[in-house]
Amino acid sequence: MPGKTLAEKLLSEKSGSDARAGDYVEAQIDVAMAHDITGPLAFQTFHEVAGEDADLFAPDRTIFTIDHHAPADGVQAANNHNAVRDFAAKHGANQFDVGDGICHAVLVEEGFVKPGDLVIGADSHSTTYGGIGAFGTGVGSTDLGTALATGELWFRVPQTMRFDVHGDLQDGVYAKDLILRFIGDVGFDGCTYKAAEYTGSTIESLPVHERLVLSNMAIEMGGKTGIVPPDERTAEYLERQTGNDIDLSDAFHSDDDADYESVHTYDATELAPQVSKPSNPENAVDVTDVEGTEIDQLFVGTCTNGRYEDIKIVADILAGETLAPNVRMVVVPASKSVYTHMLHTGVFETLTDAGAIIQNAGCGPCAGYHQGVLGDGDICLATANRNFPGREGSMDSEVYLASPATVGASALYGEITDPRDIETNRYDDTIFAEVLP
Ligand SMILES: CC(C)[C@H](C(=O)O)[C@@H](O)C(=O)O
Ligand code: SF4
Repeated sequence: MPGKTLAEKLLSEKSGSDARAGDYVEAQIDVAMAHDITGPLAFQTFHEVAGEDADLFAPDRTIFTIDHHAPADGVQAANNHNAVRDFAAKHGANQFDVGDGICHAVLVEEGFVKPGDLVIGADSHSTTYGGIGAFGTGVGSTDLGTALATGELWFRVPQTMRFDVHGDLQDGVYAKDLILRFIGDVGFDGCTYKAAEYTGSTIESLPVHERLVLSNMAIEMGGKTGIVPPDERTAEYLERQTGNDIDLSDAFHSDDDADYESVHTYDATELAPQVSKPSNPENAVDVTDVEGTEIDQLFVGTCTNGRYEDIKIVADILAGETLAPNVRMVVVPASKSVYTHMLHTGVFETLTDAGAIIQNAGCGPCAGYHQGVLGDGDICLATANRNFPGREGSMDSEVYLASPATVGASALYGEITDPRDIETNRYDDTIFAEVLP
């Protein structure tokens, strides 16, 4: 028998069986999450399956957030918020409210997830937790509602696609560019129901907030999960962010002779900044192919690129400058701690001085609900993860996806701009060492 992949080992441990790709297993869940959109339906299922007064499988490892329509943009959203608050209070679960931030940012920052965990979230970007060596995956509200009662869920053990990257990224090229290229190469369904595993010297040298970007967007190529093997960097990052001790002996790593479905090898030194054209993340091209495309709105935020380090890159580019006259910029920090840190470090002032609008932490206009929805004919360049038709508003609007550096550079000129070309190159890689409060 060949060795096992990280995903096979993790699901073997959680199911108490010798799990191999293709097997069906019943696995113990470590952490469960739902938010203001998916929570209320999950509560209904929980009540049907287990009864109104049943206990959660683990209240301390259950987290509910209010982040999608936050603050409430209508009565229905406000009622959903109250449903989340009531259910969490009644069952003793962790609950984060309006302004606390996006579920995926909160779960990592607050230390709910650790390497080796099996995490389900009623949100498709629950793959994010792979960035710290967990198996994170999105589930529907009904699956989540059932698992809240039982603490278990069935899984088909995924095959693993390995993305093996070597060499140094050029200045101005980031993890976002890597993942857009991977998605462009395998297609929006190229990794469907498979685990993506990101390996190689380039990945090993990526700071953890960048690894989270790779895992976050695994779902945009269909991935069941997307995992970076955890290492000392993972432990240091989590210990710094959360104050928790991290025991890497609880984590999993693929065997050298693991049976990968495929291995995709990349030379990082050759990668240009990438932009995904409307209206699919798989439409990734070199920034040079779309340079000069005029834009109306810039959106900096989301669970992909709304961390402090991302927003700081944009602020460093815009420091002392103003937005091009034809654009508006919406900045939405991923969490309250990012927001506070922006205030303390002057990033908030730099961005508002440049002409940006800064909103409360949350999902913002990412899924087109509120706080910066696009109108007919609007073209947006976003640090987000999705650009499907109508994603950020009108079916007649268009969204291009890129890294924070590309969005920052483009803000100066009002058109898509190669971040490697900005004359006043203000990149400051030391920000990767900064510690959040
Ligand atoms: C609303 C929610 C179910 C959805 C998701 O699961 O992805 C949202 O977060 C999104 O990004 O479109
Ligand atoms: S930021 Fe966007 S992609 Fe992420 S959870 Fe919110 S709506 Fe979904």
